[in-house]
Amino acid sequence: MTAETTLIILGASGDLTSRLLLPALGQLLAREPQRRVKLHGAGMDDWSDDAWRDTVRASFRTTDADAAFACLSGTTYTRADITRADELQAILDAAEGRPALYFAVPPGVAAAACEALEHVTLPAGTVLALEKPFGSDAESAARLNEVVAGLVPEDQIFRVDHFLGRSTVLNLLGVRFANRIIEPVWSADDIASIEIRYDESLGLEGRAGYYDRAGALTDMIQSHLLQVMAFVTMEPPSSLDERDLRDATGAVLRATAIWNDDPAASSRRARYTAGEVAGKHYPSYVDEPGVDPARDTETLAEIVVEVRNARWQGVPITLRSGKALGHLDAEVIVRFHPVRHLPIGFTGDPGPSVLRFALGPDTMALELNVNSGADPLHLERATLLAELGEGALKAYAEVLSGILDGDAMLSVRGDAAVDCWRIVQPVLDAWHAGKVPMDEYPAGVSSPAGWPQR
Ligand SMILES: NC(=O)C1=CN([C@@H]2O[C@H](COP(=O)(O)OP(=O)(O)OC[C@H]3O[C@@H](n4cnc5c(N)ncnc54)[C@H](OP(=O)(O)O)[C@@H]3O)[C@@H](O)[C@H]2O)C=CC1
Ligand SMILES: O=C1O[C@H](COP(=O)(O)O)[C@@H](O)[C@H](O)[C@H]1O
Repeated sequence: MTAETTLIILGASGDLTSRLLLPALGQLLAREPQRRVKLHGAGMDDWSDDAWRDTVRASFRTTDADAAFACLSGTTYTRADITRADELQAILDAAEGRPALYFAVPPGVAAAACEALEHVTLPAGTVLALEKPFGSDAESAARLNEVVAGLVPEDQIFRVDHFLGRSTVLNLLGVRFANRIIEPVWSADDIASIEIRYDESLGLEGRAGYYDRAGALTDMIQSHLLQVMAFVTMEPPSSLDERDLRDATGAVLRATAIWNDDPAASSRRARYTAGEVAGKHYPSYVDEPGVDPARDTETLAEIVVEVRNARWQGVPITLRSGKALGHLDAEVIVRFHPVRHLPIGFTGDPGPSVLRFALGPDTMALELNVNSGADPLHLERATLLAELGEGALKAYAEVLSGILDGDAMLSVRGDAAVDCWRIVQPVLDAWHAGKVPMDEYPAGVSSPAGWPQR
């Protein structure tokens, strides 16, 4: 059976491939066995086809891994240095159907490989899937955009952000645009503030080689959280197709800047010291293997931005993410203004309404004030909770499904990738200039001392 697509994973022996991509492919094939996909792995390791097949089969952690594996139209492996044009050409020449090149390699290697592709003949319909971080600042991202734009059209370029494949993130669109009661209150007139938080209990987990150069701001806020923010704040698109949705995302990111243009006052950073998270001991970040203390890398970052348009002007939007915190605390929190006038006679004041979207386990909660208790005029908080469950496909399976279908709707467009760097650059500069202190927190607490607690 001829494959419709050959998925070529470059960086086949890496962490992303074994931990996320291959299990996601297994899940996708178990669910959609009619897909005709050939899988090819390429990397620096000297593996045989059989060794690669064993890795693939072991990584297909679906309920029926063998059945999912049987769906593949073939699985092969080549040892290759993907920064070399001749080695890339050989891989592409052997592909069946449409090749989809997935760069599961460090960002510098991906950029070098794209430059090598300028000297390769690409089969029609070739798809390029690039992981984050896309570039290391606005200039390098723009340069990488130019390189890839010279290779294939924009709708064949997938700048992967797996948060866009998360069901709760997609649910933001459903709740906003499919409910007549929401959109009329979705602006600065009714919303006082927005917070997007992704506090993780995981620490460095052996990823110093990448993370120590990135830090929390680049690892999470520059990419994932700004994309989530765009879904929360975009204007309603006329359709969910790739162009309309990404136009809306691009427009809102273009309107976004650091609050008051004051990066020193609108950002905080901190780094974990030794402590315990759920019974597991973590050394101080600076004592983790592979960390260079001279780099001054933060493991917790917070910035405040604003969207400068008629809908959102004046609403502070806080983006925060960190590692080795007490527990996973991942939410989009929309806080409404208080009512204009509370009729005299009510007692109790639970505060304004709040809408929360938890990013795992996925729930949505609307906190309202009600007076249904023993004292009929006493206001109390009531929460309407919806358990959303997981989407049918986990985030990376959703990403792969878009790549295999050639639907770029859930990937980051080039202009948005550059804008995300433009938004955070003033903060990076202020931190680099020492204008914002590096706070500390023992691993396991929920926030550094002196930061808002909850
Ligand atoms: N791991 C994760 O959880 C996530 C990773 N990402 C992104 O995915 C990308 C890959 O990350 P990750 O898997 O963690 O990194 P790893 O370092 O674990 O894997 C990178 C792979 O690329 C291979 N490689 C390096 N240079 C070349 C080359 N010239 N030719 C061929 N292969 C090469 C490496 O081979 P060798 O080891 O032999 O050098 C290794 O197999 C990064 O951009 C990262 O930011 C994104 C989200 C999550
Ligand atoms: O891309 C990344 O995301 C993960 C968090 O996402 P999750 O879906 O695995 O919860 C983060 O831990 C990692 O540092 C970052 O590179």
